[in-house]
Amino acid sequence: MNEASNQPIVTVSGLEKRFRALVVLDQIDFSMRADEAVGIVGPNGAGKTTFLSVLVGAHAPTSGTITFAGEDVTHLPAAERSRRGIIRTHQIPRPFGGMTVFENVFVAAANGGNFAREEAYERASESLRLCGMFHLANRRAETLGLLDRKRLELARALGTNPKLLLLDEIGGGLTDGEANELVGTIRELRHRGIAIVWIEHIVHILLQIADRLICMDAGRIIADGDPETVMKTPAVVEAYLGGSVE
Ligand SMILES: Nc1ncnc2c1ncn2[C@@H]1O[C@H](COP(=O)(O)OP(=O)(O)OP(=O)(O)O)[C@@H](O)[C@H]1O
Repeated sequence: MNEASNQPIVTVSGLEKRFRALVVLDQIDFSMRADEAVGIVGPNGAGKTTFLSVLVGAHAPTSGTITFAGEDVTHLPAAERSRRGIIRTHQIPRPFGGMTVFENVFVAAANGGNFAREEAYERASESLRLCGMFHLANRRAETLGLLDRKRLELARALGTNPKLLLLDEIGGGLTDGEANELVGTIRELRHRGIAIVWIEHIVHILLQIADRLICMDAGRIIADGDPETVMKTPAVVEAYLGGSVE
C-alpha cells in the first residue's frame, strides 16, 4: 500500500440528518481509505440513501463534518464536490431524456467534472467504453432498457473522473447475470484506484466487490468490518436478516 492510499479519502464525524422530527442519520462516524470498497447493507429506511445524499451534498447535514481528501467539504454544494471527485449513482437511473447516450455522458464530464470540451469528449468516450456502451453512443437515452440505463448511470458518474464513487443499488431490478456484468466493470474501477461505497440489497453480488461491510439500522452504523464477520454479527442478523442467531 502506498502512502496516499493509507490516508482516509473521506472522514465523517458526528454526522446527523433530521427531516423535521425524524432523525435519519444519528451521529455517524465513518472513515475509509482510497483503496477500499465498502458495502452498505441495512433494512429499508435505515438511512443508507440519505447517507450518500449527505456525502455528495444533495442534502445538508443537520450537524457534523465531512472531510474529503484532507479538506472540509461539509458546506460545499454538490457541483463543487463532484468537481473534487465525489459522485453518486441513483437507485432509479436519471438520464436526460431527449439526449443521446453520448450527450448524457459528455454533459456529466463537462459540468460534473468541469472538463473543457475536448477533454470532456475523451472522458465521455472512455467512460462509455469502460461500461460496454460505446456502440450505443448515438441511441437516445430514453429508449434504453434497465441494464443499459444502469450502465449509463455508471458511465455518467465516471465521466466526472471520480475519486470516490457512491453506488445506490445499482444491481436493483437486474438479473444475477446482468448484475454480474456490472460487477466486472466496478472491479475494473477499483483497479483504477477509485474508492467505492456501494449500497446493495443483493448481498452475494455486493460481496464480490466489498472488502469491508457496514450495516446501518435506524440511522446508525451497527456493524463495520470484514464482510463475513459483519454478516454474522447478532445485531445485523436481527436487524437486517430478520432472524435470531442460532
Ligand atoms: N427528503 C426526505 N424528507 C423526509 N423524510 C425523508 C426524506 N428522505 C428520506 N426520508 C426518510 O428517511 C428515512 C431513511 O430513508 P433512506 O431512503 O435514507 O433509507 P434507506 O436505508 O436508503 O432505505 P431503502 O433500503 O428502502 O432505500 C425514511 O424513513 C425516509 O422516509
